[in-house]
Amino acid sequence: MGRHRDAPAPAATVRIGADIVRRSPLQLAAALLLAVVSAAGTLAVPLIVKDVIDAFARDASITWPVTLMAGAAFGAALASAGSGYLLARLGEFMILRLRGRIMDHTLRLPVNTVRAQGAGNLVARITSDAMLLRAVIDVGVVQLPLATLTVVSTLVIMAVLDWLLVLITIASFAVAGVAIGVVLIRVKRNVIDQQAAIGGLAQRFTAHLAALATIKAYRSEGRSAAQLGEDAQELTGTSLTGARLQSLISPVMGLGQQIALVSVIIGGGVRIAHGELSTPDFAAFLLYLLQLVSPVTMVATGVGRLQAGLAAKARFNELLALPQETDDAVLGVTAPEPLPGEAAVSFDDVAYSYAGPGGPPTLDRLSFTAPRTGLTALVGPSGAGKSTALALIDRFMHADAGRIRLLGHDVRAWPLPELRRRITYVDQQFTLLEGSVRENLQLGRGRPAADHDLAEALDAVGLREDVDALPDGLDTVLGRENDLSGGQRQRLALARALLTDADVVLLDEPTSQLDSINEKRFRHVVDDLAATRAVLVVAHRLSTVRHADHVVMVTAGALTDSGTHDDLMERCEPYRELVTSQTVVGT
Ligand SMILES: Nc1ncnc2c1ncn2[C@@H]1O[C@H](COP(=O)(O)OP(=O)(O)OP(=O)(O)O)[C@@H](O)[C@H]1O
Repeated sequence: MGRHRDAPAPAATVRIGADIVRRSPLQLAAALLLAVVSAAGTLAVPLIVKDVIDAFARDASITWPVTLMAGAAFGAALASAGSGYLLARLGEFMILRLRGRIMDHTLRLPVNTVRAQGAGNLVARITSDAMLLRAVIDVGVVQLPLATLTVVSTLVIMAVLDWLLVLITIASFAVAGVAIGVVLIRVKRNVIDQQAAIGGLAQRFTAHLAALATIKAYRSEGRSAAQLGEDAQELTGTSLTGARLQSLISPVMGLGQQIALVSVIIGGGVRIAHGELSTPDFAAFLLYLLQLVSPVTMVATGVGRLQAGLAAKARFNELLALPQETDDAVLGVTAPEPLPGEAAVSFDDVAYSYAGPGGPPTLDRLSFTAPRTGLTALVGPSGAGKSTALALIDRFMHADAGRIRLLGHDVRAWPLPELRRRITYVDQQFTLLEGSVRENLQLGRGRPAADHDLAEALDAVGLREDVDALPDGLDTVLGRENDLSGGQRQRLALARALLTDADVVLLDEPTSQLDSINEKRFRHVVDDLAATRAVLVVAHRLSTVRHADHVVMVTAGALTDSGTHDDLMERCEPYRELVTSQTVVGT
């Protein structure tokens, strides 16, 4: 079997180095070159200082060495600025690509996976984790290798000046190095904890904001704030551990430098007294020693930041490793043609558990069919699995057992985009996207619809006047300042369904969003839709059920009975009970 049609590219991982080398080799080369020039300029200065002191001693002119020294220092600063900017640019573009990739990947994950991860947690990946990863470019690609190179070259020059003093220097820094090594190992673990805590806090804050009206209605602002405060405190605890670890690096390095400085001054004094070292060489050596601290500290802190970036990278890789929605259709198989004479939707012994195969069943060998045209109402007690059945048709999840067919073919045999083109799904919340009314109406359409088609659809659901009254009409952006009522949202979602050419409309009816006028309109629109295609509605209203051509009653995930409303009233006791107990509401 070939690779699945909509399956993700295999081994999707973040590859920072390869990404930059492949995409921006020239910029990377320029950044590296400028960094090397800057390091060389910085390294040259003490040697030139030596020449200046020599010139003084010989009473020669210092104009040339001073000019050279100024040129080297200035050139080094300029090259360093250029290299820094180019690196920042490379980093920003790498993050741009990564953010795009993560967002695209996340949108292609199964709905349940995204729900389990949590919206806030996922948002933290493209904000906070991305910032950490950005440091890998600054530090890992150029600064760290260059700082290491600078340290090594400085030590070589220092060794040429005096090999014994270099050994003293290395020994002094080695003591500090061991201590820092221990700290750095703990830094990575801490960063992983911190990022998880940031994701958790973002997730819970997002969830509280989504439930804001309910929180206010139950006067729970204080309680929510206290809960969030606890999460924030946990994050602070982890961050403080990180701060403690990070704050050790510079002082330990400073300590190493102090030890080196004192040892070198004593050792150098002895060597000068014995005539084994000249004063200009000693001056240059001391300057190199002072210069050494900066790249050595950069190596230490750089490794720390690199560890943090690598921790973020690991979190990105975890997310990228989550499998996208897959398709069982074999590559090369074109979208099947609907089979004439077959039902629009059929369930054969379908089983599904949210806990995975073998878990407590939500659907338990459910079988029913919905004809190619007409209204099929799915009814049953709350929690019976009706919405789950709709979600399985659109393949938001996969059945654990049994077979679901759309237009005669197993839903898994349809390439996912084609399957979803054939279906219009209107969820219980009538979810609208943050975007204009026009964008919301045209969701899923290949070609933009003409204004008069949009107006016609809005007319059909009785929403035209409401939309005309919005500040920018069809172009009013919904979601923040402008929003619609529950009933208006429902009608907009229905108008959206009218504008598609789907063969099957799945409608999860809420219990009470419509007044009686709009309910009639709703029925009218559903009738219109059902005249040419299959409409499956999870029905809570008796009026919808009565109106249906076909009623399927589901109890505890299994079929109780199916037929017309009158048939079921006559022969199906649980159905009669459902209707008379007003579990199915309305007139
Ligand atoms: N995302 C989910 N994760 C775990 N369990 C879920 C999830 N969604 C629904 N369930 C469970 O599956 C069962 C069936 O839910 P479903 O929403 O399909 O019922 P329903 O018949 O549509 O109910 P209602 O008429 O109240 O809308 C319920 O027991 C519910 O708790």
